[in-house]
Amino acid sequence: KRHKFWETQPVGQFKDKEDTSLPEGPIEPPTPLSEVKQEPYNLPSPYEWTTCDMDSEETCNEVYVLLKNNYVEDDENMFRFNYSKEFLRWALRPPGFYRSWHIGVRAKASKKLVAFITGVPARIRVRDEVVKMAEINFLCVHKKLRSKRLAPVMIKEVTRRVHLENIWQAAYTAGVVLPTPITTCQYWHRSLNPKKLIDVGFSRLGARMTMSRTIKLYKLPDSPATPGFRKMERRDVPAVTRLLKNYLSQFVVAPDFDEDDVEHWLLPTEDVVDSFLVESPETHEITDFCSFYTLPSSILGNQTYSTLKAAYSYYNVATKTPLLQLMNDSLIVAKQKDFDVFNALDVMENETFLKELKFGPGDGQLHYYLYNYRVRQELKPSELGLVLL
Ligand SMILES: COc1cccc(CC(=N)NC(=O)c2cccnc2OC2CCNCC2)c1
Repeated sequence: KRHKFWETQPVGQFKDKEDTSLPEGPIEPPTPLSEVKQEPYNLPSPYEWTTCDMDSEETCNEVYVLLKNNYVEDDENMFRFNYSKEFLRWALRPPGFYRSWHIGVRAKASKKLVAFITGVPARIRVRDEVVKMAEINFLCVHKKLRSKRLAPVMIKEVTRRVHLENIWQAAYTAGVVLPTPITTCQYWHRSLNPKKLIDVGFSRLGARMTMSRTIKLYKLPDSPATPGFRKMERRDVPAVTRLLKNYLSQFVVAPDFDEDDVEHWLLPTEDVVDSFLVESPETHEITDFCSFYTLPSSILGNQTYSTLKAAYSYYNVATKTPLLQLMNDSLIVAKQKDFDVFNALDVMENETFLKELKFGPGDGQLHYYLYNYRVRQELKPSELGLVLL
């Protein structure tokens, strides 16, 4: 009964978990393109497939509204991700993207968008193999259509469309345990606006703590400490690419970014992604880099506030500046930009700064998965160099 769908898919199965004799790499070979199913999978009769053109203001708005009302909530159903339209356009149109991988489901009668799933192409290195993959994200079924088994057919359809582009692997995350995580991450939160976080129930006042003591505890300087700390600009793309490629090479799983990827994913885009670097005042060498993306959450059922402004740690590289100091500067600029909270996973070297910078553990986990690619044994989060949106 459990995982009826996932037991039919080329993913690491729980029963194979201990079998270290199984080789690392693709689980199934590619299918000849002529043998890939040419027509879409069948949906239940009231529904039809649609391709969502995110360049269309109208369609982008339909996707935004569907996600705003029906996408992922925290375990206590107090918050729901509220990805902005400009964020969605950024997330779904990286170099080489396929419009056909932005898949919607409409009710035939009303033409209402009731479900969504996406893929974007990425080159992901697993140890020393660079693999073309699809990063799957934004799987969302309208609350009123849950348990109609729409998700399995949507996953099969995006898989079919990825196969049509001769790509046979994928990467995705979920808050639930499916067969079989390549790693399981803890998430952590650093309060920037503790009064609001306590008022909305995101945080609780610590024992023997007053509000004024709590505000003082999380207070940050008004400006970054590191000399040469500045916003990334287009002219920095080659140097940041070199810095990032070298840094990510230490992890077992990481994106294989080129300059076009860095230009898309890491150049600052207002209210979407912020990135900063340290340019040595003496040598003008770029020695460090930090970035975070903007993902607000709707606050469900609070009279005073409707939105939680959250920054999510993205890619950070410290080669001269201590990582602790670099990340504290990241917190400082996030506070300057009026974020309420700064979130991070315990991936890469993040656990070296989380406690010291006053992050508190979140109440959930994020599991990472690869499709049709077996990893010899489960990774430690510190071996993972991949952050999905
Ligand atoms: C605070 O508002 C929330 C609204 C919905 C869910 C959650 C909890 C949660 N599930 N958080 C995460 O998944 C998370 C926590 C820290 C860093 N990245 C994260 O998820 C990212 C990456 C995966 N796709 C969603 C965004 C919180």
